[in-house]
Amino acid sequence: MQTQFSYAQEMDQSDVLIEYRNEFYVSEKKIYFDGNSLGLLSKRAELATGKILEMWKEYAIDGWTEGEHPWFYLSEKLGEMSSKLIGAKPKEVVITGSTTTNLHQLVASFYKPEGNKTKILADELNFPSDIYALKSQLNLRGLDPDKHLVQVKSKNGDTLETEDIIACMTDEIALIVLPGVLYRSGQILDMKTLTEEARKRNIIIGFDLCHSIGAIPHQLSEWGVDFAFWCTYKHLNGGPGSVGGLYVNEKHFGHEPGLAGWFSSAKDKQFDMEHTLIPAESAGAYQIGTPHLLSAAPLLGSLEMFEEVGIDKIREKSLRLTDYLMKLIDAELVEYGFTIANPRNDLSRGAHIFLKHPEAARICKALKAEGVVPDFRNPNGIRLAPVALYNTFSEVWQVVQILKTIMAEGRYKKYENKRGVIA
Ligand SMILES: Cc1ncc(COP(=O)(O)O)c(C=O)c1O
Ligand SMILES: Nc1ccccc1C(=O)C[C@H](N)C(=O)O
Repeated sequence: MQTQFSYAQEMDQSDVLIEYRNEFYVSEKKIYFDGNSLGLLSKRAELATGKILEMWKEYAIDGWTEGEHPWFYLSEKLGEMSSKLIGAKPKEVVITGSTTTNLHQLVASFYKPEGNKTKILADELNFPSDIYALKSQLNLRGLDPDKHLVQVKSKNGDTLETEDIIACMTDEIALIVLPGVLYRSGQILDMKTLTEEARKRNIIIGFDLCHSIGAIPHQLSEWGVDFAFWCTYKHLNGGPGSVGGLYVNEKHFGHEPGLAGWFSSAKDKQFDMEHTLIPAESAGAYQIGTPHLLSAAPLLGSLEMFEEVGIDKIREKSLRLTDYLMKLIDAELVEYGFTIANPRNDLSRGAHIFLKHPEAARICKALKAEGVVPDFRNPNGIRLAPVALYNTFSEVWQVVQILKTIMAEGRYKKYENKRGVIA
């Protein structure tokens, strides 16, 4: 194992994405390893936001149909720009809503309990918001979540086994909602196999791609995934609260969404103002009301970079970054009681490393004080996300050295081992 700094520097010199670091507002005083929670601002995103504001200034109401990026079509355009990231057809994707509201929309649309087939299958490791949404959807239908929500159990508390998920796909399951990449351990679920198995059993399946879009490649159309939803403020760098996204397989086009609104309309019919909805023949039908243009604007700039680079190059560098990070942790930090709790192999490792340690909360505080931005996940997890578009191998090396010093000198001990408000 090469533990010298010069090795990291060599890797940076041969990094084909190094130029993209300059596209972002990277603070030279900090090492930002939290792009899987909130991605950094890019100059192109800033510029694109300015352009949308300029359009408002110049065109006012006519901005809906005039100018460089007519607002009436922007959600669809951004959907098209995102489609390659998930292996979908342009019409199968739209930028709208948020992760949680899109999940509500998709469950309202695709959950059709009938006879014995009434249950929703999820897992016990998913982000809480998804579980809250699923429970509330069951409550709205007068079904008891304790009976109708099945959550696949994890054997080790960090990852899920494909066979365990398949074993839960019984005749009683009507709908499956799972993450593409788990938010804590960063495990990639085998979306292809799970979709095949769900389809054999005639179960609708959808994935939460919050931690996978912009981080790993997907082939949703080819796999036959029914629907997916995600946020755009993590790996896609759309900014705090940027508009989310959803995918619906084209075989489901032409139906009314569960939660309809006038933006669900076919574009040419929308302004007929009829009281009978004619839904768009695209994922656009799952929109509800007027798009949040100012929160979608940064994506025009940031998605352009993803189109330019392509997800394969991003994934390739990301795997090298996380591999290097794990090797340095193995070499330098064994004696300090860390456990690497993410999957190690390339097929099931997402874009962040998940370290477990009983003192994780205060180790994160010490890291922040030393200029490293990780995130803490209750009760004992440290997530470290070196992002392919703007982080370097030198930063990975530095983070491990800083962590080593914090542990060797016990610097974390001056903090309380308790999470902050936003951990
Ligand atoms: C996997 C996952 N699902 C859902 C959410 C909630 O997303 P939002 O608050 O944008 O609805 C997040 C993060 O916030 C997440 O990581
Ligand atoms: N939306 C947020 C608002 C505030 C603080 C964090 C978030 C996150 O997105 C957390 C992220 N979903 C996670 O995987 O932990």
